[in-house]
Parts: sequence; C-alpha cells; structure tokens
Amino acid sequence: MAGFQEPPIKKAKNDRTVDLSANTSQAPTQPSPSQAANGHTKARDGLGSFQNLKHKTPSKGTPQKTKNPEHLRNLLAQRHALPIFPARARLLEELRKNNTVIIIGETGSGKTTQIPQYIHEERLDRKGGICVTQPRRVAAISIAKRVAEEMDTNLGGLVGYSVRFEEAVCPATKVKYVTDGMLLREAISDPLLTRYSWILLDEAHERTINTDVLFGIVKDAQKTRRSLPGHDPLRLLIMSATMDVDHFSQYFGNCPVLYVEGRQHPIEMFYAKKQQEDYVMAAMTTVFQIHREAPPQHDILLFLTGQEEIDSVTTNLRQIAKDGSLAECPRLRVLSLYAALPAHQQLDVFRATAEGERKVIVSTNIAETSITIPGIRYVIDCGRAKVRTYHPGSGFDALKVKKISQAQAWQRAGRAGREASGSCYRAYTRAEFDAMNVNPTPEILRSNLASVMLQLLAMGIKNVVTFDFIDKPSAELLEAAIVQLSFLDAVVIKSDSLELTEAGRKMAQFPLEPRYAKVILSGPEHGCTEEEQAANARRKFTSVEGDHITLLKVFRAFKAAKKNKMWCHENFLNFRNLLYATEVRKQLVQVCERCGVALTSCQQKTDSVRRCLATGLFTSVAELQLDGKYLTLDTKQEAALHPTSALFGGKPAYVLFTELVQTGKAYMHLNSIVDPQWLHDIAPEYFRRKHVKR
Ligand SMILES: Nc1ncnc2c1ncn2[C@@H]1O[C@H](COP(=O)(O)OP(=O)(O)OP(=O)(O)O)[C@@H](O)[C@H]1O
Repeated sequence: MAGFQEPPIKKAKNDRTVDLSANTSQAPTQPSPSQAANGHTKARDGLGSFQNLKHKTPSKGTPQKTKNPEHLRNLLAQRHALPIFPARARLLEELRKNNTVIIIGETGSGKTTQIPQYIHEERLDRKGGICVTQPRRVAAISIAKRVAEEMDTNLGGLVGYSVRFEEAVCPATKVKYVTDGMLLREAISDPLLTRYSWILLDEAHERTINTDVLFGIVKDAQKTRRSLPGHDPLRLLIMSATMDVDHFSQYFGNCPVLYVEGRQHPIEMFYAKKQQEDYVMAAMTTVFQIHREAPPQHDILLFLTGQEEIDSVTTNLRQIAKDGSLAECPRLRVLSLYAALPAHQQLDVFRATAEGERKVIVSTNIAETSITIPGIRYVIDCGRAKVRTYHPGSGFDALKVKKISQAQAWQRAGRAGREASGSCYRAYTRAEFDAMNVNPTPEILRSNLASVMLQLLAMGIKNVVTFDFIDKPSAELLEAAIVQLSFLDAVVIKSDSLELTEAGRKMAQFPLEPRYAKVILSGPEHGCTEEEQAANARRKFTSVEGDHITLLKVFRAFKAAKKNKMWCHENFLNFRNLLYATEVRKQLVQVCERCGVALTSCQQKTDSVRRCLATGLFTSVAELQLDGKYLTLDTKQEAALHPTSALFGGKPAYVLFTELVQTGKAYMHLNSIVDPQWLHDIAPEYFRRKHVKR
C-alpha cells in the first residue's frame, strides 16, 4: 500500500444518550460465574425454561464443566476489566425501570457477552429466559461458547445457541444466542414469545431483513403481553455500537438510550494516503508489510468482498508466503471465512495459532460484527462489500461490490483491540471514509420479501402491507412477494388481505425459501420426497459445485458408501459437508413428518426429481433463443449458464435455474433441463401467457 496516515478519530456521542459510565465507582460485587450457575440450577424447571429442542448435551440439570479455578479467576478478571463492568449497577437499575432500552457501547465494551450474564446473575430471568439475537450463525455459536466458558457451564446447558439446522440447548437453558432468523421462526409457533422475559436484539445497526421484521414482532408481542392478564412483561434491549438512535428511539416509543462509554484497548487507525486503484493488491501488500514487522501470534484479519476474491487471495498469500525473503518471518496460516463454508470450517478461524505461527483470516463481512477472534491484532479493511439487491421488475438478484457504510467500517475496526491494543488499516483515504454513508441501507428495502411475508402470515398477521415496519419496504417489493406466493399456491388474495392456503401453512414450517419448501411438498406427487430433501440439503452449503441431479448422485453414492470418510477423500468430496447434508436432510424429514408429507422415492427415475423441482421453481426458467442466448421466461432477461454448471457448453431448449445472479453479466446457477410439457402441466395459465411451446 502506498502508505497510511493517522488522523485523529473520535466518534461523536449522541446528545440524547445517558452516559452510564459516569458515577461508576461503586461497582457491585458480583457472584462468581460458577456461583451464578449453581444458584440458577435450582430454578431450572421454572416457568422460564426453554422448550425442549434437540439436545446436544445431556438434558438433565445444568451441566457443569470440570472447574479449573485459575482459568476461571482469569476469566473473571477479564470480565471485570471490560468497560461495561463499572456501569453494571446503573445499567441494571435502568433495565429494571424501563421495558425497552437502546444500548450503545463501543465495540468490545462487553454488551453481547456481559449484559445477559448481569441479568441472569440478578435473577431477573426467573420468569423467562434471555434470548440474544445475532445476524450471523458464526457469531451466535462462538459467543455462546465464550459465555458458557465465562459462566463455567457446558455449552447447551445454562447457555446455549440455536442456528438453522444446528442447536445446543436443553430445558435448563437460560441464556440463548440465536440467529435473528431462528427467533423469527420461533415466533410462528409462539407469536408472544412467551418463553422469554428478555429479548436482546444485537447489532441493530446492521438492519438485516430478519432483525427489521423482529423489531415489529417483539414490539407487538410486548404490547399484547402487557394487555393480556397472566403474561409477564417482555423486556427489550436494542444494542449496537453505532446506530441511528433517534429513529430507533422514536420507533420504540421514545425509549431511553443508554451509552456505555469507553473501550478497553486502543485501536490505532491508519488511512491510505491516496486513493487505491487496486484495493486487493493494496490489501495484500499490507498483509506482508505487517507480516515482516509484527511479532508471531499477532494475527491479521483482512476484509474483502466475496468468495471468489477471497479464494484467489488466499491462494496468492500462501504462494507468496513460501518466498525465500520471508524465511525469517513466522509461519503463515492462511484461512478463508465466508458464508458458504460449512460451520465447522468457519469455526476453524477461532483456533489459536501454534508457537512461531501467524494466522491471516481473509473474510467477507461475515466477521464484521460481534465476534472476537483470539489473536487478531490487525484489521485490514478494503472498504467494500458484496451487496445483494433484488430487482422485483426483472426478478433477479444483483450482486454488486459496493462501498460499505461508516458504521460497518467502525465494526470492522472493532475486531482488533479486543484482547489487547490493535491497529486498523483502511485501504481508503480519510476523505473516502467521510464520503461513505453513515449507516447501511436496510436489507428489507432491497430484498425479495416472499419468505418474510409467508412467515408473517403464518404468525397470523393478515395485512402484511400495514405491518409496523421500522422502515416500510416499497409497494413494488411487497407486490412482487404477494405475486410469488400466489404463484406457489401459498396464499389466496382476498379483497383486502391475504390468506394462507394449507400448502402455504406447511411451507412456512420449513426453514427454507418458500419455493424450495414447495418443491419438497410436491415430492409425494412425483414419488421423490427423499431425493428433494437430498438436493435441498446439499444446496444449503454449496452454490456452484454442480447441478441438481449431479448432487443427488453424489449424495446417494455417499450413503451407499456408508458415509465413509476415505471414500470421500478418494472421490474428491468433502466428507464433513456431506455429513452436514445428511443432518440437514434428517431435519427436513422431521418437518415433513410433522406436516404429514409422505416419504417416497423415485429411485432411478430422476426426471421425476426435475419435474418436482419445476413445481417450486417454475418462474425460474430460461428459454434458448435462435441466436444461442437464453432469455428468462418470467422477465425476458438475458442470462448465461454459469461456467461451473454441468450444462455449460450444451444448449438445452429450456433450463431451470436455482439462482440468477448479476455480477456483470446475469448468470444462471445450479441448473437442470426441463421439458416444456411439464411447465404447462404445473402452471398452465402462466406458461400460456409466456407463449411456451409444448
Ligand atoms: N472468544 C473470546 N475470546 C477471548 N476474549 C473474548 C471472547 N469473546 C469475548 N471476549 C472478550 O470480551 C470482550 C467483550 O466482547 P463482547 O462481544 O461482549 O463486546 P460487544 O460490546 O458486544 O462488542 P461488539 O459490538 O463488537 O459486538 C471482547 O472485547 C474480548 O475482550
């Protein structure tokens, strides 16, 4: 990189905030984590216990870890050194007084890990558990692990987590970290969220679609619980390091805003002296500058935009690390981190480095918020992220690299300086930073809303259009979702409301997009429920490895090989990914059983599988034109087969695609050949209007 300058940075504090750090000399004497856990064990079967979900740990009582007193003392000292600790008493006082509060505190001040523990230690969770949402699964899992350690309890006991297709909870779980999507799902069966006394919506500034919908759900649940006799109050905490405080406070009935001052470890900020033409090159150069100078075990976190870029940079970094001129430097362990990696691989980044080693983690914005990665002292921020925007008119998702917001830049910087002082290198100038948007655009204003709308309907919210959104999506987006759901026969449109059909009700039970749920529900009709689950299971963790039937064959072969690790190795298949697919499939089978969907298999008749896929994805079909190009039937958009597709190079007349993504050109991902006659059978009116020949 051309060089960095170091301007003074100090975030302005909002005028309306209450500074909790004032008057903090009277820090309370806390019970030790183990005392707190023990004390709580007695109350484990009280009203506040969670529903009995899948157990990863023994469900009897609150399992205790083998104690290591010194380690515990050390953890307790770390907790006491956090900026939030001196504010504990005042914070709790405010929480007792107010049913809803907004908490703003610097990254690393201790909001996510400490506040739930304070609530628990004071036994304010006697009547219901504490649920903390996170936008991402890797955060939910890793924070739950840390908090379980601090509370000296096994993960899945007093402290647990629940993310899609994976959870570690038991009836005694009191502090539960969940993805926002999971809490939304829970609200379908329990709209008043009765098993919780406390809901903490963390990283509110990120404005993920699920968190935005949760704002409305929890606000309504709180109001209804207040008005119904026999319900305990629902306490809400909205947390972040940076957010549009006035907007949020207004939405939540002018609730108070509490400000936790200070950070534990300083972060030195560096900006590029001049604008960088090639941010990837600039970032890589910075990695090696740091690598040459920093002591081993001072690790580096590099933020880039997407999987392909990250894969290419990790390959390059590994290559360059072999260079003779770096022989004196620590060994370099280069790791990738992005959403498409399976959970176990994502969690690899948390493993400490060996002696004489340095790890470099090259990540998307998946590592931007909440997490503490041990060892990270340096953050390099490219200032960009890949942003998905749905275009209702053309029906495709555009995936574009865009500048991040200032709030995101602060979050990225906040991943350094968590265990000790750190540095953040911004591959952009101070002027470029100043020109960034203050906050990111809420996802709900730029996403396909079909899934969310189905969930709201399943919760009994009849008029989705008048739902109390903090920021209302456009009429065009809402309309597009209604059209998609009615094509899937999930809803019927009545004069002023939407009504869920029986099929729609079932679709809402699946932790999948409505169109994939529809595919599974059509399984029995085509005698292939089992195959659909396999294909869907595989789809969860890979986007570009092949097409539906190829994946199905892989999955069947894996089962036939008795899930053998060596077999996977010999066939260049990822064993753990296939195991994960098996697990996902098992869970989808459970949902099918709950919904009364018969399990059938079409064996070798794989055209039934493709036909079944078309029942859910029939609006995602492209037709070959005379000039050899494809046009989507739905919106007449030009699209190409992605080079990774098994169909690439061939010219089938009709192609069903799973995803249409515009990166420069619009590419169809994960494709299957379909017969136009099937399309007419599935949705005659739709395809007649599209002039599809039989
Ligand atoms: N897995 C971990 N290993 C080591 N230290 C940790 C771990 N998790 C948390 N910590 C320590 O606890 C501190 C507080 O973390 P916490 O996630 O509660 O902060 P936060 O205020 O919620 O930050 P953010 O806004 O970035 O989410 C961290 O800065 C770090 O010192």
